[in-house]
Amino acid sequence: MIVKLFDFFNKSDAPKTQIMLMGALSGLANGLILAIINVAAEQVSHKSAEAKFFLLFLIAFALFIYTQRYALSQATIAVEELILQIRVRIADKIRRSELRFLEETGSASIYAPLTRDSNLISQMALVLVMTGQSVIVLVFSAIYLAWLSPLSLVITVVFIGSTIIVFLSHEKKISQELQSASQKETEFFETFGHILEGFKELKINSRKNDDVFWHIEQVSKETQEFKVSSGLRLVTTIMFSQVSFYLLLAILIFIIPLFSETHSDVIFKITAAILFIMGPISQFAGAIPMIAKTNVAIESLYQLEAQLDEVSIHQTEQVSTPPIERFQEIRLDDMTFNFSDKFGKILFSLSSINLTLKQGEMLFIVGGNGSGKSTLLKLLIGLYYPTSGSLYVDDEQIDSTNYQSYRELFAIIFTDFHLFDRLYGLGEIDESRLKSLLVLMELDKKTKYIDGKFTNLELSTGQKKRLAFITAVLEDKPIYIFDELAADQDPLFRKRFYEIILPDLKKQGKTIIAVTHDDKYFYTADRVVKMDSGKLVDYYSTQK
Ligand SMILES: Nc1ncnc2c1ncn2[C@@H]1O[C@H](COP(=O)(O)OP(=O)(O)OP(=O)(O)O)[C@@H](O)[C@H]1O
Repeated sequence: MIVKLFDFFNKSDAPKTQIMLMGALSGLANGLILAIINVAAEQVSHKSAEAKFFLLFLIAFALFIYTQRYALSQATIAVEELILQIRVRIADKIRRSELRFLEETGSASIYAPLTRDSNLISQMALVLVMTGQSVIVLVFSAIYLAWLSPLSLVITVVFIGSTIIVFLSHEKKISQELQSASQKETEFFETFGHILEGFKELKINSRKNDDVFWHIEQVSKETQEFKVSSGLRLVTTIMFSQVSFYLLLAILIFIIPLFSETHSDVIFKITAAILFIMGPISQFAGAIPMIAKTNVAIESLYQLEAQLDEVSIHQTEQVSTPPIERFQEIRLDDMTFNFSDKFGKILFSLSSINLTLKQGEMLFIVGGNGSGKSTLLKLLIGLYYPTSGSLYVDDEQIDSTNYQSYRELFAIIFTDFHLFDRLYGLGEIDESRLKSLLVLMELDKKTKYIDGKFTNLELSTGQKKRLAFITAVLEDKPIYIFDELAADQDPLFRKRFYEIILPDLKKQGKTIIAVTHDDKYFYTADRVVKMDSGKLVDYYSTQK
């Protein structure tokens, strides 16, 4: 398990050899202090302590402090650098991954490794250096013991070896339980999200509130059970190591002298040596829970990264082709798309989608709830890949080599859109245009754009949608898609939206697709199509 920590650390660009060397040197200095004290103590007992031992002690001590400080601080910097790299790498892989992957994984499973687990790993610098140091002290002490009394060394090795065996025999179970605890904790985060995101609903319904709370309590208890169980196993291994250590001392001091005459001569030195290594050993034993938890944390970060890599293997998209800026026609040719569960069972299908979108036209999409309108939009703009069928821009087929270039054609406001606090990706902002758009959308009294940021995003749902609309307009894309944008707007604005704003965009040469239920304004569209249980049909033919 410690191997995994070193393996993780090994990926750092830090001066690893120096850190290891300094760590080893600090262990060595620690050992030297042992030797000096032992020899000096002997001299004191013969009333002949020399100043040179004090000087040697000071030198070893100074070496210890310097090397220890170097190793610890550099290891801390290296570990934080590794965490930074992995966080940035994962964020980068997430932004390049697929929407389906994120929908299936869920945000809690992404947040947990990035926050909880990377915070745990942060503490590993200390563990690494201390472990390395303990090993050196142990090796040094072993050599010293062998020189003092080979028999004592053999007994010490047997005891330390048996402690390691006991630990290893528990290790697999401890790791499994810590992993289960970590998964349960992720479930806890998900459930806890219900309290925060569903606060309003829970506040007015105490039965619902109690029920959610009961669920959270259950998940917390299950998490606690795994944690307690792994914790108790760790306590057992720690206690075993402590007991075996004192047993070792007792054997060396009380039993061995009975069988070995020469042994009593060196018993004092052996005892001092054993007591000296007690520090590193108990430090190491104390670090075991940390090591075990850090290990699971590294594992879960790697797992998330592996999942993201798996997605990117299947997604052979090349993002280097320039954005498509113009088109005459976009054609969806016999496209299908399936939502499947984890067992591959199809939950919902869009089938035989044939749609030709002409440049400059205004297309309305209607259809009942769950009929597949939003799914169609995601398929159309390339957020979902078709299960079968083809997509063409004019005569060019869109495939993995130009999917990203294709997506750049669109500006879209989904029903569950995200409002960014800044106008990301727009570079230099035309402030007077932004101001006039804020006035047009009646938002100029609510928010301003100052120092590259909107001053206020605490807006009503309808106002947020209008702000999202402003952002979309500023993005100046050839195709605008609005998924039920007018749904939360007042009648006056709704009328303005269909009769003035959309026709204005059309006049500017923009192509518009709007998902809507406002049949009163269908006359403003060039064409109305309907989604019906995953199939696309002509709206007016269904009305006859
Ligand atoms: N991420 C998803 N995973 C699995 N099934 C999904 C997912 N998103 C949507 N669905 C299913 O696909 C079907 C179509 O959903 P979609 O959101 O496209 O409908 P819609 O026509 O936009 O509905 P509404 O008018 O209610 O917004 C629904 O039956 C829904 O349950």
